[in-house]
Amino acid sequence: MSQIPTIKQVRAYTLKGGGADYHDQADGHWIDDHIATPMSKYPEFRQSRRSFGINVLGTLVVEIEDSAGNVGFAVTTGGEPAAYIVEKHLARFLEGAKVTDIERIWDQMYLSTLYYGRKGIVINTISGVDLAMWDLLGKVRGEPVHQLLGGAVRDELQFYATGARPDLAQNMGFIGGKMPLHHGPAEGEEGLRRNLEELATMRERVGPDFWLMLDCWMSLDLNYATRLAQGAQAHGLKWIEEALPPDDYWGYAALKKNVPTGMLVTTGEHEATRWGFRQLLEMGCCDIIQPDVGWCGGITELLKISALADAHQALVIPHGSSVYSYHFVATRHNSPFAEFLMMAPKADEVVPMFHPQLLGEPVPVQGRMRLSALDKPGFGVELNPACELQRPYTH
Ligand SMILES: C[C@H](O)[C@H](O)CC(=O)C(=O)O
Ligand SMILES: [Mg+2]
Repeated sequence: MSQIPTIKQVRAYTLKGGGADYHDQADGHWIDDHIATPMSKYPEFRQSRRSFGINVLGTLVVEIEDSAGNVGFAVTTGGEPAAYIVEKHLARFLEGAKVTDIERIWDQMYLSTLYYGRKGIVINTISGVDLAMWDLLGKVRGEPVHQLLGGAVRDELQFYATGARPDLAQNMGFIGGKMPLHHGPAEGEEGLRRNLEELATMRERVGPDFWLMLDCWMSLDLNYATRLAQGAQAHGLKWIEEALPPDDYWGYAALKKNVPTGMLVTTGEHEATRWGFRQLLEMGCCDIIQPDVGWCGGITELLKISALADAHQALVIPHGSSVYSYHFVATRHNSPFAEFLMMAPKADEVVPMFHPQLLGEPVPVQGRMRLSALDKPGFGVELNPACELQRPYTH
């Protein structure tokens, strides 16, 4: 057997302007147009999520170089604080280890950060390192990550689209459209009426069979979410997403009982690790969990989360996360479709989800992606040299 390379150096960089921090968009983008959030109760932060700092972090780029000169990399949300954690804390667990030591390195990163980590930016950072490890291993072996995960269970991925224009997404061949909710509880009965009107208008445009979903981005309370779900039944809402703050497991368990029969409750994009998802699953909080591969602990942790979900008869439809999600979804029976976030400012065309940071990032065509689009070593993408990397810390 040929010798397994060891890890020579870990480097962390930052980048601004869209990409893995996909909320960091210019004025006029649908993703920052009066979307309901937990901050909407403060009128001064209602119109724009950037006004309360949704884009302060930027992108973290992790690069891992091995003794044979192979370089694996990954991007996630995290920016400078995450770069600090990689360089000053996590790099020690990688350098000198074998490129195959993924499970042990994950465990050491998680256990050594428990006293300040567990969720949020620390787990985003661990996810970024983990994804870069999988990318490196794929490049060392000359195999796509989906093959390293045990192989694909389907030849083609199917996508729903998230954006302001499900009607356009329907014409582009997607299987459904998820719209942002625009008005939160602080906008009262008038806001609720408008939310339902927007849904009704979209239902009229797309006809009776196209999936329509609402993304509430943690903005509601149980009473409002229940009334929204009940009102939305007349308009064939398929699921109500992330209605409540992620820590309110009890609220989700109650909401799942309150929604009309057949309507699904989904959540989890801001949840992390097998422990967080165990709580959601055991408490019967939702029908579909939506871990973000770049935020939940990376591929290594998502494999565990997915097995747990399967045993609870819950589907795993990862949130966003571009190629990191595509390679994973291809390999799981309980991930029958995937999300595509429409990053065009008017949601009127398909652009790569992490544009402009990656080169070779595949996109759905007619709402579908052939497995052959993923048949390149690692995650099959490269960093776009036109994006200027900063390395704020070294070790
Ligand atoms: C549209 C949502 O508010 C958010 O920006 C994206 C998201 O939650 C999702 O894609 O799901
Ligand atoms: Mg969402």
